[in-house]
Amino acid sequence: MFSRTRYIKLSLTSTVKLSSGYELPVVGLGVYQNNDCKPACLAALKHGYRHIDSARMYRNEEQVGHAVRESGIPRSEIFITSKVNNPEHGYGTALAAVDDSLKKFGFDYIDLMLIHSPLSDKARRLETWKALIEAKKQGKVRTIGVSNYGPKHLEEIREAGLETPAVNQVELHPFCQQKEIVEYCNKHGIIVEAYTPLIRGGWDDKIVALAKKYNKDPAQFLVRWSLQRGFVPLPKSSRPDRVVSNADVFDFEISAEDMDVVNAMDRGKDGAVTWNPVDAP
Ligand SMILES: NC(=O)C1=CN([C@@H]2O[C@H](COP(=O)(O)OP(=O)(O)OC[C@H]3O[C@@H](n4cnc5c(N)ncnc54)[C@H](OP(=O)(O)O)[C@@H]3O)[C@@H](O)[C@H]2O)C=CC1
Ligand SMILES: O=C(O)C(=O)[C@@H](O)[C@H](O)C(=O)CO
Repeated sequence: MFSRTRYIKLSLTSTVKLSSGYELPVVGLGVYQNNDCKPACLAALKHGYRHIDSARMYRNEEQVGHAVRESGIPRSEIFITSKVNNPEHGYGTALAAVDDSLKKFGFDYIDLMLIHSPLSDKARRLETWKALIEAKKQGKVRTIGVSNYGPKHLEEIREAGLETPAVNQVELHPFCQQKEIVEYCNKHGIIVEAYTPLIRGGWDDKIVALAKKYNKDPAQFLVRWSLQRGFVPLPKSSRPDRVVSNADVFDFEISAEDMDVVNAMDRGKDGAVTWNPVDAP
């Protein structure tokens, strides 16, 4: 978690330290449902973002790779995530997925590779995790983690005596605060990335009013709330203007009282607006 004094000094290039030793920029650009994501990525990189959240499922790793090269920013200064797709669970298939992503990006390493979701079964999840451990050993991936993992799935890894994921990426916004998962991750040193931090635009009048109080729009207010909670938000927009405005969140601070108001908006699992498969068997 960021301390009050630390987070007020945050900027787009601020990072959190991962258990792998690498640094994760505190805001990432999401590129789901953006096949032609090069313009958004270029706008983001130009504006100061240094973190892009892609996935094999999104079918835009090539575009991300082109944007990174065209940006002129050294590869070493940009943090790129991908995710092993659900049908690719298994040792050989996951290793092949990493190789294929490297080829698609045109990179010689991926910063963070996640298991996209627990949607297979315990045995295949563990084989997939072992494959990511091997890919890391081979230097193809720098940091490994999971996504949509509930405490049960994280415990499977711990009980198998395997390396702890550095990151768990889950749906996380005021209406779906994933309390148990966040508690587990904080206890075990797992950084929590917040996907769908803008509720896919489904904010309510209370959030609009709170944002107005700070002369911010609801998207900016939501990104700021996520940061102040110590999460790493991944706002998505295909529009370069919104990519820029969504990151204009470092010149204000939500008061402790208003944080409490938003923290009380949790609707638990009913508040989810995506697949949120954290209870998968
Ligand atoms: N691991 C996983 O299972 C998942 C991961 N993710 C990751 O998290 C990222 C973000 O989540 P996502 O589900 O895309 O949803 P977000 O909460 O980021 O919302 C994106 C939606 O909000 C719109 N939007 C963006 N900015 C604004 C704004 N300023 N004002 C009004 N509307 C706005 C976008 O439209 P427009 O593009 O037209 O601006 C889009 O429709 C994904 O792109 C992906 O990288 C997401 C879901 C699941
Ligand atoms: O964006 C992702 O990574 C996803 O897996 C999802 O968006 C997911 O498929 C979904 O939310 C469907 O509504």
